[in-house]
Amino acid sequence: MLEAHALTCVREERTLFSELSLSVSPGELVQIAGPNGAGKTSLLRLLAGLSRPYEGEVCWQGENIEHCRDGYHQELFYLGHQAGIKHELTAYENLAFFRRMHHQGSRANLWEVLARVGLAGLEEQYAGQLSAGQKRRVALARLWLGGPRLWILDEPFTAIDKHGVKVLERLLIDHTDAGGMVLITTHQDLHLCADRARILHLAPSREDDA
Ligand SMILES: Nc1ncnc2c1ncn2[C@@H]1O[C@H](COP(=O)(O)OP(=O)(O)OP(=O)(O)O)[C@@H](O)[C@H]1O
Repeated sequence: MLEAHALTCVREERTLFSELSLSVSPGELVQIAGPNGAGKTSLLRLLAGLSRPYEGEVCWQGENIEHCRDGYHQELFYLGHQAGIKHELTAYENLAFFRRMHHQGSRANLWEVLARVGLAGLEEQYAGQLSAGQKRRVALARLWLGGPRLWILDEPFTAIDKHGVKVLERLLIDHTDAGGMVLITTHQDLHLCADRARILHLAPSREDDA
């Protein structure tokens, strides 16, 4: 279970949010919603342990993530705005690299995974020659490698076409059905069952001092 207790986030002397608490239990998906600049990415980065809160703490299985960073990061898949793929490698080589670095227990067939994300026929294309949506699909293919229980996904649907969105929504459902946890930001409406998805609305920040 992931829990955030009374988080305050300050950027350039501006309080983006304060006293924010949330929890994500196995089988749950929480969508962070709010207008541009409300602090969604900042919140996800705090929850992923990529930056530190001004106040408050983030706990994984009851322990502050500062004290269990390695174990926490083994259980976490974080997808940020940058696709994080290497342009000089092919789509297949990128996925093989991800597996070697982060998903060593995965026995997934990489050709099948690439086909699932709609990259059949493009496996040996250099990533630098792929379109924005195809590059995003290479990054998202990691979700099919298995392993981490907690997925923190920042705008995963960016540049993805309608069919790709449906495929990814199906995967989110399967992951939560299997007891996984998802935190996601997206400006799209998600077509998931209401009983598995919750929405947390972040209000626009105020121009006050911390
Ligand atoms: N490292 C930083 N230093 C200074 N200000 C920052 C930093 N990161 C974010 N901000 C500011 O914090 C505010 C919130 O940014 P954030 O990226 O969290 O918003 P968001 O809700 O994810 O927006 P969007 O929907 O546009 O992606 C913005 O005003 C941004 O300029």
